Amino acid sequence: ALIRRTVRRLHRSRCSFTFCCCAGPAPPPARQPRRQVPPEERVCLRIGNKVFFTDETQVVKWSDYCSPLAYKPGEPYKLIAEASIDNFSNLGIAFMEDRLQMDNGMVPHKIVSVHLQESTLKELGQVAPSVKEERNVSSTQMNETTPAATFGTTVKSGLEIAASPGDPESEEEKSKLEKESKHEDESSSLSDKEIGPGEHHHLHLSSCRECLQLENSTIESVRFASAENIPELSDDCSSKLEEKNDNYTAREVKRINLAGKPPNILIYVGSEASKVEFEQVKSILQECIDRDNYTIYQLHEEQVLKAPWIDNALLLVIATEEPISEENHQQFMKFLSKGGKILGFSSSFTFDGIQIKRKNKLKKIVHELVVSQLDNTEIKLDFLISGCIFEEVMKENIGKVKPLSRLSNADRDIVIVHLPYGDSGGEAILCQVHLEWDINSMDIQTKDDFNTLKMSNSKRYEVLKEILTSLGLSCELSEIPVLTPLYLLSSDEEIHLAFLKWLEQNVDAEGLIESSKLSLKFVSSCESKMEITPSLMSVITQMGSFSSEHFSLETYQQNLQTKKLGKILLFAEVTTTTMNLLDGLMFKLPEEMGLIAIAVRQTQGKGRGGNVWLSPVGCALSTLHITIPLYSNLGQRIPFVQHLVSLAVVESVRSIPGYEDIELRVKWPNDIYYSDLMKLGGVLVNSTLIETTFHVLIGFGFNVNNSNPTICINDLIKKHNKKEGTQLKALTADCLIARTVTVLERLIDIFQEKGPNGVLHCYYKYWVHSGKQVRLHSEEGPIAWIVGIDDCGFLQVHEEGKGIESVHPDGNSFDMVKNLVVPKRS
Ligand SMILES: O=C(O)CCCC[C@@H]1SC[C@@H]2NC(=O)N[C@@H]21
Repeated sequence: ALIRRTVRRLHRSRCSFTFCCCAGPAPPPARQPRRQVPPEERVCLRIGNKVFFTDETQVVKWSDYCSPLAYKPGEPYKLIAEASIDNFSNLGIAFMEDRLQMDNGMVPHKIVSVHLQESTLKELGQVAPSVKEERNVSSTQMNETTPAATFGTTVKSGLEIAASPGDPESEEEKSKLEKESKHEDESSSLSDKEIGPGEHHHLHLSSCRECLQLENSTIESVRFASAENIPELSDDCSSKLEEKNDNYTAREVKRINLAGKPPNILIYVGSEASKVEFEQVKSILQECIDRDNYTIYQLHEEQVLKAPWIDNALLLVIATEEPISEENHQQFMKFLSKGGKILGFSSSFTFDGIQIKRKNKLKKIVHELVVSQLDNTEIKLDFLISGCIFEEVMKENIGKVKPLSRLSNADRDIVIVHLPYGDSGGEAILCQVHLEWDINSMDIQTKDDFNTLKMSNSKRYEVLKEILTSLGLSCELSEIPVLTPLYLLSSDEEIHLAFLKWLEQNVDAEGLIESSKLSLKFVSSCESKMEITPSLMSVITQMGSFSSEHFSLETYQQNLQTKKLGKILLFAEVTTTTMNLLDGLMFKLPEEMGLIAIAVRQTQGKGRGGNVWLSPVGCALSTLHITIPLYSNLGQRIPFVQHLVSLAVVESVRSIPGYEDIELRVKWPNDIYYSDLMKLGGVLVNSTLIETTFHVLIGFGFNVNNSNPTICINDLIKKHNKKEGTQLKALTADCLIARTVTVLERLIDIFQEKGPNGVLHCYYKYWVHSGKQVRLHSEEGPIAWIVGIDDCGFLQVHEEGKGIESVHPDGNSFDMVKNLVVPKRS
């Protein structure tokens, strides 16, 4: 696991390395490793003749490298500290390698660089006198353990200025720092400029806007500080660094990425632009790029000519149909000549061998276009274009201009071009396709247009990623999120207490319930050192301490109206898969305590047939445990469970007053569809028969609030509101999971009482197959009509002259797109 993690961390360093055993480097100053690891157990990473230590036991104590200034108890525990650039890098490296610990044993999960102003520090002293004490103590410690921080490498000046007034050295530092801070303001931090003087927060912690922006750049600087210890910077980059003005601070140098520029992306949305336009373009970019690697800022009109953004940005996105002024055009060209990259969205910005031609009749119509990719393959998609196209002009430059996409019309109009510029690697990709538009906010005239655009949505992302990648940006998936502890939550206090009582009798001395897939360790509250791995997870049993941005227990409780199902809940912000969480409990827990696992994100989501189930925020992710007696209507027809669950998901929405016409449907055997067009959810059922009882784990996942890259329930609600003039509210995963479980319990009860006929009329009402034809066996096979579901839950088809037969519900044998089915072999 250590090697895998290390490889993942180094993935971007683009260098080869070997793992080896070695004696390892000397331990960090003034701290011994907690446990002396025998040399043969130490894992090292060797690149050329450099050896890097990756042993997890080399714990770095936080206070060895910085002096704490202030802290905020509670959850999350927050601490502000001061460190030199070098020590900040050391902290960063230890943090990235999971070796950093606070003195009390807590493990930090986020480091954010903050600007503290003099006034802030004063206030801090007034509101928290203890802070000063802590600072003095820690500063002493710091002096003992690390050489005095040299001035030029201080991370944040504001703290240092207030440190010891009157001290001549400090005074000198203060004036230098003031200069430095001024320079920093001018040269690097666009975010500072965006914040007006009155808007500064007292403590810039991770909840404030500035810090959120800074956070990205800090993660970035930490990443590069960490990577910097491993590969040598390429020649290209170092030569660029040398060229840089001497005034460049060490902090900026650390932020230089391998392309030689700070990882900033600027978006210019014109002079009249509103924040909304900027946010829209920013949001689509963030969904495509590796967001931990880049910081996105708005380039305001007044900054185009003044701010020194040209040296501080990797990519400029021009997303305005406004004409570009001559001065701005020159400035953009200067950026290109210095190796900058430009991405144009429906903008009049062009240069050299290309010009814009207006074709108004193309506007507001969905067009098919063909996009050439780097590997010479083509993607066809349907999208809106701006009403302009590109034309090649200067013959001598024609070789340089590369059309990347043309419309599939008679003129084969060019709508995306690639243009290189200068000798420093400058280049632009200019698009007249509205790849940056959010489908939900588009003025779409017809249902067909909505459907066509939504069906092309994932291809739009593919094309955008392709464009961004060819401009040198990383669009790889962000790092896998860290697993979080589980929370034990219940539908009410009484059942919670009953569960805790049961738990007392069923855990071992360590609070463990073991199982082959995953052992659960029950703890009453959040502890500093909780073990969370794919095979061992801590479960916090105190409901009072629970809160989540994405899940409201109250909403869940209000919408859960069941006798048994879903009463005891294991909740995780991030887990591997909810399919494993109930493993240790499901066979032991009394039946009335119905178990359910819910997650906000999964790192190893499972789909049918061994597929991966992508599990981003916004997708409802859940696994429910039910028991079914073998000798019962459903026990004798267990494949029906999946149909009942798909139906329950659809009903959970369409049974809400006002939401009856939301186009959500079931597709046999276990998919949830938008109309008969796009899948937005699925069901995965695992059953185990123990004596005469089926223990069934039902995994269901459906898109509730994740519009991209495909479609979600809230898109359908917005579309409905637009068309019908209604104001139906967006729905949430917590509400819909609880409603699904409630509906399912009712459907099971009906099925147990009346058999398939009790529920089939409802299934048929919502299914996508009414009156549909399919081909049997192969694409050339005989045509048959879908007629219904048989008594066991299999699809029934009617073939001309042959009568009715049943077909397999398993695997991918029923391909809706091709309309293929495979007859059941009995
Ligand atoms: O392939 C399918 O259509 C079934 C997908 C089922 C996904 C859900 S999400 C919650 C639960 N946890 C998983 O890992 N898979 C299921």
